[in-house]
Amino acid sequence: MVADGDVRTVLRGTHKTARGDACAPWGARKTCVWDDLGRTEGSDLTVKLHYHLIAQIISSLRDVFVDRRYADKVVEYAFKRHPKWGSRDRKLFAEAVYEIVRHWRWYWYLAGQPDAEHAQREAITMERLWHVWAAYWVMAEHELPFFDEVGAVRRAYILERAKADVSPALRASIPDWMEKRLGDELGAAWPAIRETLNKPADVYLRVNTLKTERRSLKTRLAQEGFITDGIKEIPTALHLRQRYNVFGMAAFKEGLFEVQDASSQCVAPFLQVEPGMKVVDACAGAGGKTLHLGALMQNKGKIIALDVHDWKLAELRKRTARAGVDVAETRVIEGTKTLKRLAGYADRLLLDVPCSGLGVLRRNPDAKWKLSNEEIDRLIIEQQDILSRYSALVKPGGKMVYATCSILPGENEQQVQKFLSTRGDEWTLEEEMKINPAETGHDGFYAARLVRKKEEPKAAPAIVEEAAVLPPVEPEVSKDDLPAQSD
Ligand SMILES: C[S@@+](CC[C@H](N)C(=O)[O-])C[C@H]1O[C@@H](n2cnc3c(N)ncnc32)[C@H](O)[C@@H]1O
Repeated sequence: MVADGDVRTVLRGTHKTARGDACAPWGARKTCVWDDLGRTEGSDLTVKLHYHLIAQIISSLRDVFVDRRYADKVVEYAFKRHPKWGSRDRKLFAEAVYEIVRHWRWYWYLAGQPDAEHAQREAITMERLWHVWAAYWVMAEHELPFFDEVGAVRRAYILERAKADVSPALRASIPDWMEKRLGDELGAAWPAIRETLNKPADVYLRVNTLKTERRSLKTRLAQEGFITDGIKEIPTALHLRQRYNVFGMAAFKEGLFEVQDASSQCVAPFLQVEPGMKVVDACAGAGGKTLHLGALMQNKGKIIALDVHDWKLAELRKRTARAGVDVAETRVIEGTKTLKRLAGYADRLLLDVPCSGLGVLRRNPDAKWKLSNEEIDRLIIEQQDILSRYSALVKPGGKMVYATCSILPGENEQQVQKFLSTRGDEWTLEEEMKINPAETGHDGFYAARLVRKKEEPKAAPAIVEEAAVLPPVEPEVSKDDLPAQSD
């Protein structure tokens, strides 16, 4: 008996080979036909395992591990290259690439290859990539197909290796340096977080409250066949029960929702914006949080979205147009002038700083193989620099949120404490939010809200004759430098 949803497959209508494997009955070496157990022949659940599909998986893995490309871009590229793939082929392809990237070190080991070589580009040959895929396929409880490239692979060998007693880092496919750093910084909390971060992420939608509300969107999506569930604690979030191509949905094109993890949806509300405020989103990127801020401000006030990359801000502009956010203006940061012009401008400042992304490894598993201790150290210096320099944008009495999608205390609370150790006379920590993926099932996030002290009321100057002849004090920022919207 096989439970519904069981991923095991058996071959049907095929020739058996001497190994007990099977190939296509028509003798074509390149295609094997598989059917889920318990499904009737010819049902729409039949999966065709085409040679070219697996060859594309191998080639895409090469792109990720040898050419160092991002896994999501590689998957996107393959989909564009094969427009005729049906949804089943796309699913099989994407699942294989992401699962192998996620568990790379483990499958590499199961394939009988030296652990020490898993991260060495020159050691990652096409032959070895086929064997890694074979290990993944066997562990997913599939029979190996009769392709020459995996002809030498023995199922029993892989299953036997899977029983070996290996280090937790190898078993969980975490690089040793990362295991040590996270273990040292998170202590007893790390093993549970490690386990959670190795699972595929669910898809969450953020309801665009400028255009609809949660109940209406849920009903609309259900009518179109997409079932969602509300998240009690997060009023804007809908959890998608199954993976769909959400970007193709009419409701998405109408700007009724954005795709945004439940944790990420907690950041903009944490900034406590109100309609009419002047807000700066200083590391706005493609604007996930800018859009949310615009909705919370009910499209009243002003948001200045900054980033060092104009191409990201171009994407933000497209998204604001779709979402109907009218209050956001983009500015690319070029030198120190952009910031100086905004000194003391903001009621609220969001610093969603560049970070290691260790809280979102479920979404970007390739970060495990691209990050390094040195890169994290460099990011920590950059984050402190942003926190210290950009805080000048907040007006006295205003607030800023420092946020990361990292779980490392060194990028989070320690950064805030370091900032306060030199700026504590001017800033106070109002609240911290730490989202632990193991406790919530959502991405790991950190946010701290700090308040800039109000200016002390100046003592009335003693009226003396000379005061009338003192020259006027030059303002640090001239009126021309002030942003247009401050008028
Ligand atoms: C975590 S991402 C922001 C994600 C974005 N807020 C969102 O919700 O979609 C960090 C962003 O900071 C930008 N960045 C990097 N260095 C920066 C700097 N010195 N000043 C401002 N932005 C910077 C990066 O280009 C990137 O888009």
